Parts: sequence; structure tokens; C-alpha cells
Amino acid sequence: MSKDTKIKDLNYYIDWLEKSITEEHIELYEYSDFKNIQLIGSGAYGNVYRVNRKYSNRIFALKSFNYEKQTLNEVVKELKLHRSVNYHENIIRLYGITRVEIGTIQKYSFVLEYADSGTLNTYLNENFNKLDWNDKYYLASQLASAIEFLHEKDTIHRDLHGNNILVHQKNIKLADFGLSKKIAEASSNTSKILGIMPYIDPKKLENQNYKLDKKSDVYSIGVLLWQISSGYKPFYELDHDAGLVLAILNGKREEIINGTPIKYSNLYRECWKYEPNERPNIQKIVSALRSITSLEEINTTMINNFIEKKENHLSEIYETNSELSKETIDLNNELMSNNELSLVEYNTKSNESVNSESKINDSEETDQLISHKIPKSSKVRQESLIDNSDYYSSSTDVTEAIKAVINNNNTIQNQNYENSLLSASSDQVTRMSIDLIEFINVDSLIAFLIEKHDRGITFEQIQQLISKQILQTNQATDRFINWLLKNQNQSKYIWFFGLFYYYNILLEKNSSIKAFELFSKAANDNYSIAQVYLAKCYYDGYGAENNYYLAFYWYQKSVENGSIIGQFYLGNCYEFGIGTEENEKKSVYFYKEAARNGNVIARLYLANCYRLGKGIEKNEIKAFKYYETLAKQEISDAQLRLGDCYYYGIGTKIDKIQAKCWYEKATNNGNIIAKNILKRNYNIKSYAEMDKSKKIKFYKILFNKSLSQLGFYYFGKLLLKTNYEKSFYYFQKAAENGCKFAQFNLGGCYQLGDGVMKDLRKSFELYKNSAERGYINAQSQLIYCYTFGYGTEIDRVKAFELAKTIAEKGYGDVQYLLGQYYIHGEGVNKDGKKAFELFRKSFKKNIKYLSSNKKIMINEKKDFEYSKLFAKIININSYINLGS
Ligand SMILES: Nc1ncnc2c1ncn2[C@@H]1O[C@H](COP(=O)(O)OP(=O)(O)OP(=O)(O)O)[C@@H](O)[C@H]1O
Repeated sequence: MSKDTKIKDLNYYIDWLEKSITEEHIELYEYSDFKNIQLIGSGAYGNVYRVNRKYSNRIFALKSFNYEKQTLNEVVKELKLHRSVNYHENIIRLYGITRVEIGTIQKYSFVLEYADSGTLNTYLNENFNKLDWNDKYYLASQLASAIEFLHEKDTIHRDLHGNNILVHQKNIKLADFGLSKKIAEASSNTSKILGIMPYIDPKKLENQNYKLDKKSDVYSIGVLLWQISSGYKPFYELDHDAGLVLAILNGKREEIINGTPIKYSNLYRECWKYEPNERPNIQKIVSALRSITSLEEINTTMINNFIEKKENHLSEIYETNSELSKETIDLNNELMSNNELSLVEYNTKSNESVNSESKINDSEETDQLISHKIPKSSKVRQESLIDNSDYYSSSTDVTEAIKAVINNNNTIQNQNYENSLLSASSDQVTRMSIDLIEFINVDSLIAFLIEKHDRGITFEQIQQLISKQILQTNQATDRFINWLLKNQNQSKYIWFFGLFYYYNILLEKNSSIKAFELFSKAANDNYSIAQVYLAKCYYDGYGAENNYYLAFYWYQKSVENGSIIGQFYLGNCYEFGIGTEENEKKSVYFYKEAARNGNVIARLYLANCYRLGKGIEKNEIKAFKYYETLAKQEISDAQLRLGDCYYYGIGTKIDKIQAKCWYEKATNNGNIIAKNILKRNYNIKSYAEMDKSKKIKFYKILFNKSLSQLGFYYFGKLLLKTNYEKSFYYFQKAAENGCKFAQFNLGGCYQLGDGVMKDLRKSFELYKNSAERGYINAQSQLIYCYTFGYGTEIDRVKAFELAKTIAEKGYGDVQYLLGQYYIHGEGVNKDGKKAFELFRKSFKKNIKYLSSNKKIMINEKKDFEYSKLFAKIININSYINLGS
């Protein structure tokens, strides 16, 4: 190859990387933002460093690459492939890329999740004596789970061995993707191929042209399971030479270590069979490991027999599913052409592209041993602020998971009956089976909820998920709680138990205190999501005195421990000065971090920052692009703002038809601001097209319904002074029937804790329902909720927008409030003239401003702050000056 070609090729990769960075397909980390750079290892492509990030102090690993064509070719491939499998707790996270100029060249490095215990080889070497069988099962299960995730994405690793698997805090972290070089290069590097040779599918050892497939990964897993059980590298006492290759081809395998549970050794022996179609698929390995874990706990031969029968039955099914999909991605396929390296290709594949193999397994396994994964949803519900991208499965997933628990439980009970397990009472067997099932599903649910949080789902949506989805299956709730009560030995279960109190699923007198205590316990144990919840408790004064400093402290801790949702809230703290000085730049920094980690709310906030030039250089085009992407993901707030962009020409050309289309979409997704705008700008009324007879019918229904609702409503209102509980009851009845007044008042009950346990999220939800029905008081109340984050996220852009649509209807108090937003540049660019106009209108009408409404302002501390905010600018002269 001539020198010229080499340079041209190099430029090709550099251009690819640079274009990806500019177009934000790859997150670029500023190299200068890293400190304490320490060398921790080196591989064929370059060195690996442990670094700290400034501000958050979070630890990352930087994997640097030599500046040469072959390496950069691999870098590009690895980036693409790693990105497609980036969201599993047992796969090392690839956060992005960083670059530093050395002489005349740019040196690139991957920014990776840091694993504190090195490779599996070193971890076992140093810690094996401390591991019991539970620890070993745990490692094995995590490894299998990571590979299951890859295989479900039709991706093969092809290069599994003890040096490519890292360990962090006793957890498996699969690493090294896309290193096609490995096998190719290893063929020319004898010592290297022989080092990893015992892990390689013998079919490949026998025939170099053999194409490694999923079953090749299964072979390697078999060897790794043995390694986990023994603590030794495979054939550690033998020379890794041609003789050993021959012996392996002739069926030589490692000796079973004394004391290995038979089910475990049977499993890895199945995996390392010579014939690929005699090896189990990954789903079976995962299920088998799970059942072994539970069986160890239960420790009865009766259940052993029972499971065995099920497995035998299962294996028949699995055998039929061994065909590989043509669409399978080969992670380490050296033949992958550079022409395939499109910029967006690494974006996740859609659910529809699941290959036939996993489809068959999904459906057939429903009635079999439960798989740990949350079933894929066929229908994706449209929820505001929910990204329905590939990794962001809808809430119906939980229902399906729970249904699967129950179905599975029924199946086991039936089987139990059919198999006449006479030696134990059926109650005993049922209980043990349930234990097994719930162990499996509690972990899945926890992972599912954390993932939802990290992706940007709000607390109230989590509450809906838990209460609507889990509570629908009451039986399961009781069992979960019983199981959790017995398993309060790990911080994740402590936190999860806390959720039941936090979201009032367990209604006890001191629920808030109990939730707080459980979160504290798990948070002190450095469990990051518990730290987020603890911070939230301090922020809301839930279960403890309200304390912004501690809220800030715990958000910060959660970020140090890798919480993505924590990054978003830390951004909030800096933006709104919660427990710390206001610092817009830092807030943008953390929104960016959360956004690059896939948090959709953070992306929305970042877009607002770009639009307003808050903490970052104003860039309306960028803001528009963000809104556009998020709007397409059915995020109603983004749809609204995209509508605004088209309507006012923000970052794009004015296009009122497009604007209307996006306002309509946002309205359909329940956005009341968009609804108001549609009415105002396009004069759209929901019942405008109804013919006369339909209208009469409509009014008749409305009249009857309103009568009864209003009856409840006034009854409740009368009682309010004397009997909170009764009035609460009547409000509730009317609210359930959709009475907007009752919903508003009930919201007040929850906000004040009148006749019911105080619950800000619930109150927010009720205000929202009432506001959606057009009740102006509720809409005004929502402004307040968005301003201070009562029962929802602080969102001053939204508060401003809502205030604007209400003020335009001529409500003087809200006009006044809107003036404040213009004065302070909250949620909008500062505009003294507009503020002045609004104040004049408002004072003309002589209407009290919002904070004087005692019914609405019930949190004295926050009310005080709010009033203080107003007091600051109460001098009318200053408005006049500002306006002139
Ligand atoms: N994310 C990480 N966290 C902690 N340590 C890491 C991380 N990635 C790599 N290392 C350490 O750096 C060493 C070198 O890693 P690297 O992936 O560059 O090379 P390798 O896998 O050993 O060899 P090769 O270059 O052939 O893939 C690893 O053995 C491991 O000890």
C-alpha cells in the first residue's frame, strides 16, 4: 500500500469521527475536563487510563488509540458496535470519545465506564477465596445475562475470555467490542491465540474458515462458568500448544472441581459440547442459572426433580430454535466492510427487527420457566416525556412481566399438581415456587425502574407505573412485599421496599418516614438511585425536614455513583440554586452529561438552554433540532415547542401549517398549553363540528353528569370546614367521575394533607387532570407546581408558557405573574417592555396576584420564597423604568 493511500484512509476515519462528533452521534468529552490521569493497562491499540472528571469527580476509563489506519478502522467499528449494545448493567458503558492534540496529530480515546476490579482473570486470582457459591452464581448469571442481551440484539461477541470481562464492585462488566483484529491478529501472534485458545469454539480451531456464531459464544461461556467455579484459567497447568488444541478437538475438557453443584457442572458441560446444535441457547443458560440459584436457596430435591422435568421439556423446545438469523451482527467480524460504516447505523435497532429465533423463544417461554428479561412490548403507549425508542420500552412491559409472573406461577402450580409431588404440601411447593419467581422478577423490575428513571421518566410516571401496573395484580404485590420483607440484606431491595412506602402502595401512618429511612439506609450504602430518592425527600420535605443543602448533597453523591437521573437533578440544583449557588454553566454541564447518557428530559432542558442562551451560547438552530428529535419521540412538551419554533420562526422558517400540526400532536398527547394555543391561534374547538342532534345529546349527558358531580362538589365544600375526611370522600367520588372542580379541590386536599395523607405528586396529577378539563384555577396552580417543582419537575419554561396562555385570556393575576417571568428572564428572554405592559394590564384590573390566593399557596416556606420573589420587584416605578 502506498503512503498516499494510507494517508487517505486515515483521513477517511478521522473525517468519520469528526463528522460524528459535529453531528453529535458521538459525545465529545473535553480532554481538559479530566484530571488525575493514571495509566492502568495497555492493549494492542494503546493505553488505558483511570481518570477523574472535574466537577463531579466521577471516575472514567480512557482507552487511547494509536494514530494509524488499522487502529482507527477498529475504533470506528468498535464505536458503532458498542453503541448498539450500550445499555445493559453488565456491559461496560461507552460514554463517548475525547481527543487531545499531540504534536500535529489528534489522539482519540474512548471514554468508558471504569471497572474497579480489573479483568475477571485478575479478580478471580485475587478474590477467589472470598467467594461462596452464591457469589459464583451471581457472576455466572450476570455474564449470561449480558450475552443474552447481545444475542437478543442479534449480536455475537466472538471473543469472550477472562481478559475481556471486567469486574466492578463484584459485578460483571463485559468489555471489548468490535475488535475484529483479535482473531485475525491473533492468528499471526502465536502466544496470543494460544492464551485465549481454550475459550475458542473447537469448530474454529479445527477449521479457520468456520464462522463463529451465537453457539460459539455459548462454548466460551461454558469455559468461563468453569473458570468461575474453579478460580483458575482453563488448562492453566498445561502448555497451550498444538498438543492441547488436538486434545480439545478430541474432546478434552477441564475437570469438574470437587463440590460443584451438579446442575452447574451439567450446565457448563452442555455449553462446551463439540456440536453447536447440542449446546443450549443463551436463554436456556440464563433460565438454568436462575433456577439453580433459587434451588440452592430452597434446597429440596423435590423441586429439583420438578425443575428437571420442566427443563427436559424445555430442551425439546430449544433444540428447535437453534437456527441462526441471517440478520445476526457479528461483533468481531473482521470481514465487515468499511463501506458499511454509516454514521447513524449504530442507532438501536427497532423492536420489530428481533429475529425469528428470539420471537419464537419469547412466545414459547411465556408458559415455561420465567426469563429474567422484561418481555418486549408489541404496543408502545404514547406518554408525554416518554421516549419510545428501542431501549425505552413502554409501561405495558411491567404488566406483561407481572402477568408472566402470575402465568408462570399458575403453570408451576399446575405442574406441581400433575406431578403429584406427594412428599410436600401443595402450599409449601407453591410458596417455594413463588420465592423462585419473585427473586427473578424483583431484580428485573428494579433494573427496569432504574432504566426508566435514567431515560427521563418522571417520578409521577413511575408512581403510575408502580401503582397502576403492579397494583393491578394485587396478588403479586403481596408476594413482592413478603419477599422483600425477607430479603432486606441488599441495598437495592431496601430501596425497592422504600418505594412501596414512598408511592403509598403500603399505606401506613408513617409511610413517608419509613420511605425516608429506607432510602437513607440504601443511600448510605452508596446505592445511587436511593441517593436520588433521598435527595428528593429532602427537597420535598418528605419524611424529613425540608433541606435543600442535603438534597444537593445527595444528588451530588448519586452522580458520583453514576446515576444519570441524578445528573439531571444536579443540573436542576445549579440552574435554580437549590442547596448551592446558581450556576447556569454547571447546570448546562450536567444536563449535557445526562442528555448524552440518554436522558430525554435533560435533552429538553438543554434545548431550552440553547433557545434562551442560558448557561450556553444561544443557538436556536440547535434548539430546533433537539425539539424536532424529541417531538418525533412523542414527547408532548417538545412537540409544543417545535410548534412554537415553526410558528415564530425559531431556528427554522415560519411555517404555520407545520406549527399547527405539532400543536395538534402535543394536544393529543395531553398538553394543555398546546390546546390553549390551538384555540387561540387557530380557533379550533373540540366540538365545533358536531351536528345539532349530537350537540343536544352531548349537553344532556354533560348536564346529568355535572349535576351529580356538582352535588358531590358542593357537599364536599360545605363539609370542608367541619369534616375533612368526608369532604375528601365526596371530592374523590366527583373527581373520579371527571369533575374538574372536585379534581382541583381534591388536589388541594392532597397538597395540604386534608383528610388524607399529604401527597404532592397526587395533588399535581389531580391539578393536571382538572387543568386538562379547562379549569383555569387548576391551570394557574400548575404554574406554581412547575415553578417550584411541587409533585413534578421544576420547569420554568413550561410555567412561563402556561402563564402566557392564561394571561392572554385576560386573567389579571396571571398577567402579573407573567410580568415576573419577563422581568427575571425565567423561562423566556428578559423583556422589560413586555413586563411593563403586563403589569399595567394587571393593575388596571386590580386583581390580586397569585401568591395572595391562600387556597393555592399552602406551603408556607415556599410561599414565603415566592412572595419574597414578588416583593423584590414590587416597586412599580422600577417596572416603569424597566419598561421605558
Ligand atoms: N473500562 C476499564 N476499566 C478498568 N480497567 C480497564 C478498562 N478497560 C481496560 N482496562 C484495563 O486495561 C487493560 C488493557 O485493556 P485493553 O482493552 O486495551 O486491552 P486488552 O483487552 O487487554 O488487549 P487487546 O488490546 O488485545 O484488546 C485491561 O486488561 C484492563 O486491565
